Amino acid sequence: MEMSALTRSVVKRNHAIIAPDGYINSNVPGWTGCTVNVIINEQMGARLCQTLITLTDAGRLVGETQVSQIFFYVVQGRVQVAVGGETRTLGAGQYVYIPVGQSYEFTGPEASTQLLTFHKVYEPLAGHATPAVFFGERDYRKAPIYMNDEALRIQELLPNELGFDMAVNIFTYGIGGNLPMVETHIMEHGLMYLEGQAIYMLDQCWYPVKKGDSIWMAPYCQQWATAMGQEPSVYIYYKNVNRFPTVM
Ligand SMILES: NC(=O)N[C@H](N)C(=O)O
Repeated sequence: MEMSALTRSVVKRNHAIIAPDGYINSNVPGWTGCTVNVIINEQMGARLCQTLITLTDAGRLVGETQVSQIFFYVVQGRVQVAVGGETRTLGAGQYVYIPVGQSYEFTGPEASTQLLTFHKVYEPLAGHATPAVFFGERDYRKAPIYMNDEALRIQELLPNELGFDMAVNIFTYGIGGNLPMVETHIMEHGLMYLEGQAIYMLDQCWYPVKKGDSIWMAPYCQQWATAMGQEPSVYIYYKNVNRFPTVM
């Protein structure tokens, strides 16, 4: 292992950059034969949890969702999942959304399979059914242009329906693409870069980021990004959606 006293990771009150160089394993009951890096969690002030699971070929994830729904995305490798009466093999770019109160089992992974997860406490909405298990895959053809800018494309991975209180999207910035404005909004984000490099501005701080890095943005954390280099920059991100803004 290369030794270093340097890191690109930062953890602030309303945002964080988590680079892989600082990962330390967490043991999660029921998830065996794997390392689990808890990248974003309520311990840092977030209302989502984001983890990266790296499986050995003996890896097995057995559990039942309780109050939190979980979205599993295969970053690399292949694994079998049994959930909701179905068994499927998921490869890179494929995913499954598991609603609350659902048992699941992931088995038979290729060595070094990586799964990214997003977890959120589900908020039911009167008159709308709790979502069912949902499978899908990354597909650039299903990524419409964002805000009339040909360089930006977003694929929504979950149905755009009020029953869902979280969205997971893949945002592709073509070479030279950048967010058209500084965004300032109530929605929170957790994200991981799947490809390329970028410069991200978070609350007036500027960060170089690249494939493998994760970012947490609290509500109202100001955000802007531009792709860098000679390849597109792509991230998968979580966003809370579709619920009434609360006042205590
Ligand atoms: N930082 C971001 O990628 N924000 C997105 N445009 C979003 O809020 O969906």
